[in-house]
Amino acid sequence: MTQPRRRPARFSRPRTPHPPKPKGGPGRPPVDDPARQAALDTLREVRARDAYANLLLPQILRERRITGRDAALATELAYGACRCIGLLDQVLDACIDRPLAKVEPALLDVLRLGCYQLLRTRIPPHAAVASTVDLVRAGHGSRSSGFVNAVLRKVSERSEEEWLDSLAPDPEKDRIGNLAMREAHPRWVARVFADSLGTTGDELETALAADNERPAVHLVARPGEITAEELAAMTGGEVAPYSPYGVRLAAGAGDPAGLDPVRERLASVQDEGSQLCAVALTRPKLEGEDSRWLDLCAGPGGKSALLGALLAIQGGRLDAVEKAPHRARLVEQSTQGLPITVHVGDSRSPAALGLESGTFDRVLVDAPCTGLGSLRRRPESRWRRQPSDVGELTKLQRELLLTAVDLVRPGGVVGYVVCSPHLSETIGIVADVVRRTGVTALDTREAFPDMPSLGDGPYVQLWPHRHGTDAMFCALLRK
Ligand SMILES: C[S@@+](CC[C@H](N)C(=O)[O-])C[C@H]1O[C@@H](n2cnc3c(N)ncnc32)[C@H](O)[C@@H]1O
Repeated sequence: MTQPRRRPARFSRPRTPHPPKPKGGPGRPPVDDPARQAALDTLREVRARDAYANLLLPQILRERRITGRDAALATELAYGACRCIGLLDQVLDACIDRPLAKVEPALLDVLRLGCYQLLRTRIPPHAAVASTVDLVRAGHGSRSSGFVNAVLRKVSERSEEEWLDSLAPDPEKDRIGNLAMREAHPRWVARVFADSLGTTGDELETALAADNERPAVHLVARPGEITAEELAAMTGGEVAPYSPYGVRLAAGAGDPAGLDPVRERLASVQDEGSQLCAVALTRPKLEGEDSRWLDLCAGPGGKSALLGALLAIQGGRLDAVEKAPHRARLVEQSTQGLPITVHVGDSRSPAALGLESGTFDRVLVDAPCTGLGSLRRRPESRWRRQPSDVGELTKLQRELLLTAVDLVRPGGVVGYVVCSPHLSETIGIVADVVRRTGVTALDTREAFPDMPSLGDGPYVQLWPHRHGTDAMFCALLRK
């Protein structure tokens, strides 16, 4: 069977602000298939209300008391389908004789869920189709269930590989487009990865594939309270390979918020890459004073807490600035008992916050960014971000870094961090600020001792497929 190639379908936006809810409502899922219903409700909220799947699904599972195999299935289906939305839509587009934008959004959610089961799980095709059709019949009636049945049967006529062979761009002509579709990424994101890695070869494929793996949860042991070894013993995790304070839990190890050391504030959840970037700021040697540190983008407080704990040991104080009041409150909560002053306001107007030029020994700018470095943790985010987001973010990033250079004292150190490999957000910003201000770019690799595969420097780009961390970028500059 040959299918005509169709224009790629986009991540569909809601046509109606309040799509019909399945019968039973979110609090009362059908008793016979709680896992698929939970996955479907997650897909609907992600589409219709811009919900974050990784926050919503655990809440649904808790509220409905879904545990064990059902919880595992719901997680696999919800996160898996969210990661692949663009790929699923291209396959569905080839199976439906009207544009996807004309399909009722609630039915499109069901089709995505069914299509995902057919293409990317070991669920037998007849079970995948029948269980999905049952969900529609319960919520939408028999006409809709007939439509879903017909479309999914068409999907089931080919394997994922066969669909990809038919729909993905020719790899000889467009290798990036081909890999992007095979690894379920928008093409522009695959291009960003290729530009940063400097290759469209095998490593690009590995990097994209790593975003589809379920990541391990990383904990940070609070310095001065508990060691990484003690934390690993208490949690059953493993001491992290690179961060002196890190512990890695197995992927899917359950909710870390319930662990005793986390509840007792001896540890918190923090990607090992984030830990390393915060610690990197503290590594270059300074002449003279080293007691006034500043975090210009503090919310929700992960790096402030680590820096504050280190200052509590060596003596000193951290000023932490956060623009969003609710995130500033999170900083206060996560840094209780540490020598930290939290300021609510815009870091680009430091005088209004009482922060004086040239007075800080070390300044961190952990800037807002596209987050393309943590796609593995946020299943749907790769389809939500747009290339047009980058321009506004880079303007803000440049302004924040220029402010940091102004606030640090001569001889002091600035750390610029983003969770992204996008060259415009990383070396593009740093090169521009170095040129404008005359600060010195330090060999940032020296602040990441014993880490392999850090490239030619001077800056550091971490990668999930190389280091098991988020794709954090870090540049250290001396004034
Ligand atoms: C990447 S997050 C920082 C993460 C944080 N450092 C941590 O480790 O938990 C960026 C933060 O900067 C804040 N932000 C954005 N623009 C800002 C500005 N002009 N001034 C201060 N904070 C800002 C955002 O609200 C967001 O909380």
